Amino acid sequence: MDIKIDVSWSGISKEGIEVHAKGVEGALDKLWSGKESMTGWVKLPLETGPDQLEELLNTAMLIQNQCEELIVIGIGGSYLGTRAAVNALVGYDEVYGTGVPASRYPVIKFAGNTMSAVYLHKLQEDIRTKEVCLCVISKSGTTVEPSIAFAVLKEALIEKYGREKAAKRIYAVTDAEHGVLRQEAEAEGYVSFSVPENIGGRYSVLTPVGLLPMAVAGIDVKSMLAGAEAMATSPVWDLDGTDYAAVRYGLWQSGKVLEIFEYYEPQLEFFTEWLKQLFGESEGKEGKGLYPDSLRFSSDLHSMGQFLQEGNQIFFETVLYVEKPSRDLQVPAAAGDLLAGKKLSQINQAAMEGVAAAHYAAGIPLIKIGIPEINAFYFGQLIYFFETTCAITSYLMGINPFDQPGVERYKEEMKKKLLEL
Ligand SMILES: O=P(O)(O)OC[C@H]1O[C@](O)(CO)[C@@H](O)[C@@H]1O
Repeated sequence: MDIKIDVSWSGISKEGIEVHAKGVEGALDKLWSGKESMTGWVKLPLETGPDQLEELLNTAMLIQNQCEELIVIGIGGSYLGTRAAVNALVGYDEVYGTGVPASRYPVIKFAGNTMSAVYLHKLQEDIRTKEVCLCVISKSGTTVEPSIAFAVLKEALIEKYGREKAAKRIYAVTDAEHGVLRQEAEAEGYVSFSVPENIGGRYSVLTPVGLLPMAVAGIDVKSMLAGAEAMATSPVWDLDGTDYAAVRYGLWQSGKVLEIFEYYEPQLEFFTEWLKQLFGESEGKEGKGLYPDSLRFSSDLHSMGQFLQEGNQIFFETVLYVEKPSRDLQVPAAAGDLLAGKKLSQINQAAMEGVAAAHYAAGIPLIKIGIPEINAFYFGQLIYFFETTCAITSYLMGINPFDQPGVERYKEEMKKKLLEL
């Protein structure tokens, strides 16, 4: 079974979708041609061999035996995929993919995505009081936020263990040849992995960038890659899969400027953060693109529900719903006649259908993406599905989905300010 895509409430007709069929086909051909730069992610799930995986899994096991906490240092594409997977998959099953009890896996914490001294102080304290390893991830090796966090936490690690032993607790994922992090990894003898040159940060989650820390957390990365491979080769691309890309493009052409990803399971919270970077950095260029945002239901229904129903309709909604949640619960009698005895999954489903019906009646375009279950396999499918969709829509918009020239602007200004300090 694959994830399901339902565009029947999108307001774009079959004919409206058909108009873009040639463009979509051309985009898919371009992606699979192997000739476009930065498209290494397209065949990645099919090309990741058992040897590569074995090395990664062995390292993950080494880290599991070394520490009770792994601090993953990175920002943007170098951390959001792992955070999304950890948030979605860790802690919801008795045992993970390997059948090993959950308590055996190190806790994963994240650093290098803010410049909060308060937070770094807490992590320094963790290093002083617990067995900790660091996994520093930066393709360029020069990004300011992770560079600061790495310097601070490495110092704490060296203070505790001494330089030589600290180096055995530091793992690096960076460019194969370039950058200061690669140089340092070689000089200090960190165990390290490479980010393939032809894969950019936001498309790198299924490389060691995501797979190494996920494997440490006990996530079944083989199953995740299998899910991505199943999606890469799925007939869904001949059926409804590409419809979503065409519909997004059609809605953008009709004047919509905002796509809101909505979810009813908090496990998907960081997945939508990952989606925001994927779509925002890929499409937001040349005055074009759909601004990606996310809402968590039910919470946000009670804060943003009014705007959605009756406010300025500059947006459309993409609902991510889970058919079979990891756990369920029967509502006790004390909740009253309307709710008592019903399962939370049923009530959540009723909320999802009720909200969709009310919004559809108000003329809001709505797309539904059904996820059979939240597990590593479907997580892999989702990653691959959205990466491909994003690339197709970007091509339809006439945008290169694989660069991010605009991000450099603020970095230059910030550098000027830093020189003044
Ligand atoms: O892995 P790096 O080079 O530290 O970059 C992290 C992130 O920063 C960006 O370059 C934007 O600043 C993203 O594209 C990337 O995912």
